[in-house]
Amino acid sequence: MLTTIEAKLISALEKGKLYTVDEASKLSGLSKDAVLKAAYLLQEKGYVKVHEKVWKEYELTDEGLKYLAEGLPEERLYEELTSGSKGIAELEKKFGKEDLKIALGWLRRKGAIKIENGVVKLVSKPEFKERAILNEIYENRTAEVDKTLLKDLIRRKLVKEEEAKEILIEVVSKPEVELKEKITDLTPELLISGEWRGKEFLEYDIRIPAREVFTAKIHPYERIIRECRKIFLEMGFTEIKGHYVQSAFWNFDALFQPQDHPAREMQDTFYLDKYVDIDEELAYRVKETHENGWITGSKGWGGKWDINKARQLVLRTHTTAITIHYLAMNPEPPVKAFCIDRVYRREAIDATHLPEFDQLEGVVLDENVGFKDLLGLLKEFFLKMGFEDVRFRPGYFPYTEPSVEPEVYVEGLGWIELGGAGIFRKEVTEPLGIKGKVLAWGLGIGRLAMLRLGMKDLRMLYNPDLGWLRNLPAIKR
Ligand SMILES: N[C@@H](Cc1ccccc1)C(=O)O
Repeated sequence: MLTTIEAKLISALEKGKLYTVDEASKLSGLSKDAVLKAAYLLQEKGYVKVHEKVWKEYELTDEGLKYLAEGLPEERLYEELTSGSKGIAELEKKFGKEDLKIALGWLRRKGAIKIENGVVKLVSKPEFKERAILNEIYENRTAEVDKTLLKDLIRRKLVKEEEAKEILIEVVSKPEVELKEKITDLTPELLISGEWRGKEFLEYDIRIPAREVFTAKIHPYERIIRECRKIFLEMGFTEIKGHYVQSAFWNFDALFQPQDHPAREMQDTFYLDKYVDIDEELAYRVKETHENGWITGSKGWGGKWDINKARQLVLRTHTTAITIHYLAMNPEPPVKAFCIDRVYRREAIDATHLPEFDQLEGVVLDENVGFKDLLGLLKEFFLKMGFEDVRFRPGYFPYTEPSVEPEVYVEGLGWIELGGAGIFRKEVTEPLGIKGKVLAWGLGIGRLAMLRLGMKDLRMLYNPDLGWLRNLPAIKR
């Protein structure tokens, strides 16, 4: 028994002839998708053969188009030399370094020139067939051209090779029995007229090839950021925001980061050529704490604390600058706040480092919280993000004691470090008037995204690679 679309298709086509999907669609009145579906169904039943024709097509790249219009560099150089030998320096001015290099290379390969003492001289007239080939391809994507020259043009990235595919449908036998139809779509008309009664309905066949449909969706990185945000909101945290530009005071000094700390150096931090005023009372307390511990009971770092260093603006190197400022403005417990945002460091760009990245920062200020609460909280967060194995290694940050580096276990990769955490030292909380204990952490979201999306290179996040983006599942793996 045939479905409606099968019946329509097979009765519209002649036996033994090849039809494109387009032609079959026109003849049968079916959509192209329906034609494909019907053709494969009919093939299963032995009435149709679906042929897949594959061939190569060629297309000029932007550079190829440019050369087609202007001539290839070697051709232009040849023209230039017909009026006499020329010096490399002079030619470089006319052609540009890159083009001249290409042109000289090809003329030499063709045995057309000699270079002596920086002077280029013609010795023979070569054949230039490349432009004619470019032109042929420009006019006909399937033109038959010289294979060796074509290979060169492809290697020179002047021509792009693409695989083209066409589906051809052939009816190999027509069913002898009268075509009985199955209903594919149950329409209101069928229901009202009652025509559906006694008819058969087509079952879905999920093996039939169909065109893929890609719907718009939110970028996977943004989805991960939103997921983190949701988890902390659900755990009762408040989201806070702050400026990208911060004083060194909030980015470093308030966090008891000594002024000669390597992270503060120009190679690591983007400094602005701008200075702001610091609240005098706060500056005094922080200065005393750095120099001698103030009234905190600490010995401080010793040496001299320079307010001018604290006044300079920086692109924040971590979102801890935002949480610490927020706590200084909201020093009474309880406080639960988090910040997901961009931070900046002077990193050389590679697969795992970018000068801009995002952190997920959080603090809990309360009277009765401790180290175990911090570990539990982070564990809970990672668990919700889909990481079941979490461990903590001892770490060091100038502003926390104890300090840990949380790690998650990823199959095939091992233990991966995801940031830092700890309890703010009294040298941080007391000068700012923060009352109680502060659990604090800062996690790199880029790393998290790499693990979740199975990326090997962080730069993928900023690469508009449609194939990759389309094929990423929209749900958590
Ligand atoms: N600011 C640290 C992370 C951290 C935050 C809070 C406490 C301890 C560590 C970093 O950027 O690596």
